[in-house]
Amino acid sequence: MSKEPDRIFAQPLAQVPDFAFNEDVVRVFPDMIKRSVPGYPTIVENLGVLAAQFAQPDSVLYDLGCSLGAVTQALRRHVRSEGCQVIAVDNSPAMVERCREYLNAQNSMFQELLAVEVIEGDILALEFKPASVVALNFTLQFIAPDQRLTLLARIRQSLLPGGALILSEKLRFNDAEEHALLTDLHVAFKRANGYSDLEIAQKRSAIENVMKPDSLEEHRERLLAAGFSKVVPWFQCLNFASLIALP
Ligand SMILES: Nc1ncnc2c1ncn2[C@@H]1O[C@H](C[S@+](CC[C@H]([NH3+])C(=O)[O-])CC(=O)[O-])[C@@H](O)[C@H]1O
Ligand SMILES: O=C(O)C(=O)Cc1ccccc1
Repeated sequence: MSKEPDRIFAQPLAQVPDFAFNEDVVRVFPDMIKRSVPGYPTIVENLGVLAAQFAQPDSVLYDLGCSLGAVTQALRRHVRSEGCQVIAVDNSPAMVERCREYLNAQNSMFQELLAVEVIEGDILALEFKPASVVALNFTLQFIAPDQRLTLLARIRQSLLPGGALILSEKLRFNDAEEHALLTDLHVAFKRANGYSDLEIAQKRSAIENVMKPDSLEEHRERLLAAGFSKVVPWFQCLNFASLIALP
């Protein structure tokens, strides 16, 4: 993994452009996500452990919005069911190119890894195969809000009995005091990880038009509307959470 530190927003910018998953972001992404998302390493590692409980033989495991394939790597390390295949999808060409390199490196380091296919494409246009595990690890928040229910309903339709969707997201809170407290604590987390106030402010304005978090209540209601029968939060660190949704 690239060890390059994230300095993307370190210098004052006359105008902060909308955040994009381009080559510059790809180069620093492992550092950026670890220093920006509280609990990220714990979520990724345990997502593999959880997935192993839901994986069904001869089925597909999807990693939607795979970025550099951190979740795919965890799935390949933990899932032991026969005949499973991971399909990792991302619409950023720069992410997909680097993701393929990292997965090739994983192939040469471990034996008996699950087969993997990396697709460069839009998850909204994907023809889903019967799946036992679908991971949306911090991806749904980048999908246009009016497309989210349709996507979740299509995922629900593709899920096999005994399978699960694992959905991780940044959260918004309906209670203003709770929202302000957890937002402040997230800023403190970023500061403790070496980001300056300027970096924090410029990143905030870069993501505000492209990343639209929902509340836990909105997630639960939409998942039920999409046909899921049960929604179980399994992790929360500050304003970042991960849910298990059962078909
Ligand atoms: N419509 C779309 N179709 C496909 N990919 C998309 C789409 N929209 C956004 N993406 C992709 O979703 C990813 C979101 S990052 C996921 C982290 C990863 N899951 C991880 O566990 O490391 C989250 C973050 O950076 O906060 C990016 O790679 C986008 O290109
Ligand atoms: O940095 C933030 O404030 C976030 O909310 C998380 C994030 C992480 C990586 C890319 C975009 C957003």
